[in-house]
Amino acid sequence: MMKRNIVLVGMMGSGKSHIGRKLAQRLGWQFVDTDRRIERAVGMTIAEFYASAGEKVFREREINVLQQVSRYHEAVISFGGNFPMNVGTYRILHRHGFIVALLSEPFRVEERVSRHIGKRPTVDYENLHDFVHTMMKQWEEVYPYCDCVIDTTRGGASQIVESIVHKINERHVQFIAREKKEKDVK
Ligand SMILES: Nc1ncnc2c1ncn2[C@@H]1O[C@H](COP(=O)(O)OP(=O)(O)OP(=O)(O)O)[C@@H](O)[C@H]1O
Ligand SMILES: O=C(O)C1=C[C@@H](O)[C@@H](O)[C@H](O)C1
Ligand SMILES: [Mg+2]
Repeated sequence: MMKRNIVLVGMMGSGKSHIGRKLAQRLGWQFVDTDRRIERAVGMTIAEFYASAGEKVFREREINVLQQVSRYHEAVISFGGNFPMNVGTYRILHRHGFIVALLSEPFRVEERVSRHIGKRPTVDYENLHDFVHTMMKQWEEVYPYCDCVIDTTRGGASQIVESIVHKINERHVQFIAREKKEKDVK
């Protein structure tokens, strides 16, 4: 299987940003976090942008970033926790990306998401337990379309990174190299 990049999807708090950054370091690749890219583009946090622009515009921005980065070579791309994984977006991601879904048990998601109350605009922090269980159910429909699913409940980041590298090697996934440019655009 020949691909260009590795894409991390999954529920909020599953560790896409945290693990994605470390995976990129491990591989010597560029790291793209769609949330951070949107924040830089709009000059405000995801929560502020979501509150001021609304869900529709926010999702349009995410699709826009998807179209920008889905063709990147040797990149680890971490998507937002509510990224609309539908047939259309899946097709774009799957064309060039090895799609890794991260998941964690509810208690771990609740613990992580509670670390930064207010950061995630759609999280119901008052009913976090129910919110997380609903989110988990929604993501269950996506996993069959992913190339692999990694449980990030336990184990340090480096162990999780190595388990992703192992999956890639055992599937004999090869990645098209990026032409080294003078200055990489992040
Ligand atoms: N394996 C891990 N070990 C320790 N801390 C972790 C681990 N994974 C994630 N975290 C921590 O949990 C919090 C949430 O992780 P992270 O931001 O990576 O989640 P995410 O999946 O990117 O969430 P979102 O979808 O909202 O962007 C962060 O504070 C992060 O540092
Ligand atoms: O609350 C939400 O829906 C979101 C929270 C952010 O952390 C992002 O993960 C995501 O883009 C959307
Ligand atoms: Mg993230």
